Amino acid sequence: IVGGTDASPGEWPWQVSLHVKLFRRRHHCGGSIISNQWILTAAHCFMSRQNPNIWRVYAGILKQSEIKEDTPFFKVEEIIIHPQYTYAQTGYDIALLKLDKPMNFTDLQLPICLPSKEEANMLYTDCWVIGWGYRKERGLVEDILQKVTVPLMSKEECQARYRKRRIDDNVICAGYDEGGRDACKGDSGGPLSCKHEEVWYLVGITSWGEGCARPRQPGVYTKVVDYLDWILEKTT
Ligand SMILES: COC(=O)Nc1ccc(-c2nc(CNC(=O)CCc3cc(Cl)ccc3N3C=NNN3)[nH]c2Cl)cc1
Repeated sequence: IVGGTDASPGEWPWQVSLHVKLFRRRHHCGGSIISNQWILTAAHCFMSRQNPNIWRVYAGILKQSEIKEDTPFFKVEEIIIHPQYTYAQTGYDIALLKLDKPMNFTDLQLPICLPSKEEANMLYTDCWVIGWGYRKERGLVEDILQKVTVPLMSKEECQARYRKRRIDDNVICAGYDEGGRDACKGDSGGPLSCKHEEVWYLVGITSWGEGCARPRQPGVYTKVVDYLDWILEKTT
């Protein structure tokens, strides 16, 4: 996260850290708890790593340094990648992880609400992107979870910023024309969370952008409300 601040314990209880258990155990992507057995994240996190057995889901943590050999984690029983996904810039950057057993909810690990179809065109005004990603393009994964508020923008404005690309209907863009605040490497898969009438909704999944926090290069997020049918089909 560029231009953000430290999150507090329990502020974003739906945020998880996806680790790959390979040569080096490291944070790979973010994700969001949407029920006691399902995590919603980005499809691009799993390219060349679709074996569920190498993944570890850490929930209820604020700092990466809390993760040690004996820190409990959830195993992944199944990875479901959207069938139309090819790569982030062409959309469908969404995936579901089924945990091997249901988690107990605590103050530090709770689900976030999926948006409702009736509110598909809602203009949310209190949206935050969070993650342990870099603070700048050439950076390092952060220890303490970071948060930054970003304004949503219209599809037309986003297309105007990304003239060389076709901005897919099923994405939502967010960012500042002056740059300075954005997601960055290591934040992908995590939530774009928006608060509306005291309830938090999972409006987007951090997907891609041209660099981090550059002027007129907003972040591009998978628009979760457009995948509600797919999510319900796979998780019920
Ligand atoms: C010790 O452990 C580690 O070092 N782990 C670790 C884990 C993951 C990665 C990593 N993850 C990615 C996937 N992309 C993203 O995360 C954000 C994409 C993105 C989204 C928005 Cl909305 C806006 C901008 C950008 N954007 C563009 N340019 N940069 N960011 N790339 C790399 Cl590299 C690097 C290191």
